[in-house]
This record gives sequence, C-alpha cells and structure tokens, in this order.
Amino acid sequence: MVKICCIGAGYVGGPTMAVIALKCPSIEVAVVDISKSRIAAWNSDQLPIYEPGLDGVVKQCRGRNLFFSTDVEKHVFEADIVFVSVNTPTKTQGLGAGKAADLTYWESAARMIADVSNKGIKFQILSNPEFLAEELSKLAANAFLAQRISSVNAMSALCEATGANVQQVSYSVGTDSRIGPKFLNASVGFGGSCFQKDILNLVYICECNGLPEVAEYWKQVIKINDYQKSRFVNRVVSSMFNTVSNKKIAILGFAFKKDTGDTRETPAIDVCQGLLGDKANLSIYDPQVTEDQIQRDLSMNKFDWDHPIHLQPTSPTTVKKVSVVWDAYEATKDAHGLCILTEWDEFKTLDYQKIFENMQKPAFVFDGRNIVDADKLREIGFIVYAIGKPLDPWLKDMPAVA
Ligand SMILES: NC(=O)c1ccc[n+]([C@@H]2O[C@H](COP(=O)([O-])OP(=O)(O)OC[C@H]3O[C@@H](n4cnc5c(N)ncnc54)[C@H](O)[C@@H]3O)[C@@H](O)[C@H]2O)c1
Ligand SMILES: O=c1ccn([C@@H]2O[C@H](COP(=O)(O)OP(=O)(O)O[C@H]3O[C@H](CO)[C@@H](O)[C@H](O)[C@H]3O)[C@@H](O)[C@H]2O)c(=O)[nH]1
Repeated sequence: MVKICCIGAGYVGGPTMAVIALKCPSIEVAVVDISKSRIAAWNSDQLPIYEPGLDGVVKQCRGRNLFFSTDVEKHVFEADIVFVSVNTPTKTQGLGAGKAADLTYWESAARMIADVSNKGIKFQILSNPEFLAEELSKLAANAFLAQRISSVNAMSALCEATGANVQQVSYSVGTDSRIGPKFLNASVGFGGSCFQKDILNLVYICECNGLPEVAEYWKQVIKINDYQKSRFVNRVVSSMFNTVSNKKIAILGFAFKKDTGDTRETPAIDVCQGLLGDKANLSIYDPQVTEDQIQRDLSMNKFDWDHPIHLQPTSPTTVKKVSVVWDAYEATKDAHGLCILTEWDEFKTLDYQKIFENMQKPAFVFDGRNIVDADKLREIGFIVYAIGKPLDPWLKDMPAVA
C-alpha cells in the first residue's frame, strides 16, 4: 500500500490530506504535527478547522486510511511520499523583519526528513506553486487579487464622498470583459493568511533586487487595506457622537470571510482593537470562532499567529471589555451599534425588527460587507452606514474622521 505522510496538520495539510484519503482509498495517509492539541482535535468530534463538508470527509476516512498522529518520525520513515505543509511566518526580527518569510519550521522539517530517511532511497523534490520562493507567479496572482480589492475599496471612499454607489461602480467596471466581474466587492478590508504575507514577501524581493519604486507600489495595496479598516472605525466613532466609551457595540462576524473559522489577519482584529482603543465594550458573535481564539487574536502581537499553536506567546489576561456570545440577538441586546464584519449568510436573514427593539436608541448598523438591505433597515429606524454607499442623512453631517 502506498503511504503518504503530511507534516503539518493545519489549514492546508489537514483538508488536502482528508480529500486525498477520500478519493484514494488504496492510499494510506498520515497527517503528523508537533502540536499535540491540534492532533488531539483532529482525532476528536470537534475538528480544529471548520470548512463546509470537512467534518463528513474526515469522519468517513479517519481510522480507515486517514490517521492523525504526533509520531512524526515514524510516519515520515514509513512514507513513500512526504508533503511538507508547515508554518512560514513573516519574520519579526533580523534580516527582512516585517516582510521576509521565516523558514525555521520548514528547514527543521526538511532536516528531520533527511535524518530519518536512511533507506538509501533518493527522494525527488517537487515544489508546489503554493511554496512561494520559486514561484513568483503565485505571489503575483495573490498581489493582483489583493490589489483589486484595495482598488475597489479606494473607490468606496470616493463613492461615499461623492454620493455614488460602489456596487454600481463595480458592476459597470466588471462588465468590461478585460476587467471581469469577480473580486470587486468593497469591504471593510481583506484578510486571510496569504494576501498580506505574500505582498510583504513580494515587497522584500523587490527591495533585495534594488527596485524600491516597485516595492512602494505593492506596499500601497496594504496601506489602503489598513486605511479601509481605520476608516471604518472612524465612521463608527464619529457617527456615535464622537464617543463609544463604555457603549456596548455588537460585532457580528470575526472570521476573515464566511464559511470558515479562520481568523488569520481578519479585518475584525483591527476594527475591534480600534474600538477597544476608544474604550467600547464589545459583544462578539461568530458562528464558527471560539472565545479562546478571539481572546488570543485580540491580545497577540502582529505576526505571532503564524507559529505552531503551542509556541504562540499568549497574553496572561483576557481582554476584559470583550465578551463572546453564541447568538446574534444576545450580542445586539442593549447595544448602541452593530458592526457586520463577516458576510455570513445568516446575518442577511436576522430579524432586524426584533434587534432594533432590543437596542439602545439611536440604533446604528455599520455594514462592513454590504450584505443587508440598508433601505429596509432605515425603514425600521436604524441609522445605517454601508461601505461605499450613499450616506445616511445622519452621517452626511458627521465628519468622516472622529
Ligand atoms: N492557508 C492557506 O490558504 C495557504 C495557502 C497557500 C499556502 N499556504 C502555505 O502553506 C503552509 C501551511 O499553511 P497552513 O495555513 O496550513 O498553516 P497552519 O499554521 O494552519 O499549519 C501549520 C502546521 O504545521 C505544524 N508544524 C510546524 N512545524 C512543524 C514541524 N517541524 N513538524 C511537524 N509539524 C509542524 C504546526 O504545528 C501547524 O499545525 C504555509 O507555508 C503557508 O504559507 C497556506
Ligand atoms: O471581492 C472581494 C473578494 C475578497 N475579499 C476579501 O479578501 C480576503 C481573501 O479572500 P479569498 O481570496 O476568497 O480567500 P483566501 O482563502 O485567503 O484565498 C486567497 O489566498 C490563497 C492562499 O494563497 C490563494 O490560494 C487563493 O487563490 C486566494 O484567493 C477575504 O477577507 C475576503 O473577504 C473582499 O474583500 N472582496
């Protein structure tokens, strides 16, 4: 029987191997990791990663031809094919700090493979496009995608200033087949483990090759993304009489996009930290993100998330002004405002009349994903801010900056 071993039971290794095990029942797949808690979770009913359908796939194959283990060396030794899918965080110190990839975990995995591989077999090494150093095109593809979002987000600020509607602008622009309609949704900002990290890598490569102007150009994509998040916080604070101090604000959605529990580089972290900086009390609800994860995210330093979980520095205290609840109605009860930060489908069909009745007045909605019907909410009585849409009369008279 052919045996595969994947080093790293994370977002890439776990789901990829589960699907290989499902589709290739004659192959034995072992996913190994140095994190005991992560492997324990893969072997439990509560998987460490949420993705629609993943649970069913794992349950079907686990114990049959899919195994999760911390016995890294044994499985590498037995394997015919080894995948390496470990962390490559952005460096926080030394050469290229803040931009270059830290290859410590990758090198340690490669050395371990060499140490245990004493069978006298010659390994062939394949580099998947996701392994970025050799494959400039993957970096470029992610940079182009992120640039589209920053471009439409930059337009969203101009739309608010001029009374235009960014969704109409996106639609019109997207009908030009040279541009195309995808990835033109204005939002509170892009997140996820790849876009920022890959652009920072690209910037570093440009700088190392003596191309500061090109590096500056790509940096701007991240700057606009940061601007979009702080612009959102400014709108919240300035709309609410220039103070959110001790006001309850509901945060609906914390994951970086819908249908995942992944919070890496989610714009919700910066928005929440911005509001906490202005002393708001936050009540956060996301259907797939745990309280422990949210607390970690809000108390971790930039880039620390991309290390194995047991090596992440954790804050000794929880963020006191944050509560995490398991229901959107609970989160919004007695709140002065609610912010939609992830486009979960369930937020489109909430009973906003009921939510309005249970909120403080005036009641504010800040839609960072353009998923609610702003006019309907205004009929209910909400004051509504939606990214890149014509401003509510209330907001028109308020400065864009608090
Ligand atoms: N998430 C994505 O969408 C995505 C896409 C493309 C590429 N990548 C790249 O793929 C790689 C993995 O990403 P991920 O999202 O799965 O990361 P992840 O943090 O979810 O998982 C990495 C896992 O590797 C484990 N690990 C680290 N060092 C190890 C070692 N020496 N031995 C055994 N286990 C070890 C960690 O404990 C962790 O569980 C990264 O290089 C990332 O940049 C990720
Ligand atoms: O029009 C859009 C599209 C996306 N986003 C946001 O952009 C971020 C990234 O979204 P997406 O690209 O769908 O998620 P990822 O899983 O991060 O996938 C990206 O990163 C992966 C890792 O490199 C690549 O493999 C994929 O091709 C690339 O799309 C999320 O916060 C989205 O909400 C927007 O704000 N507006």
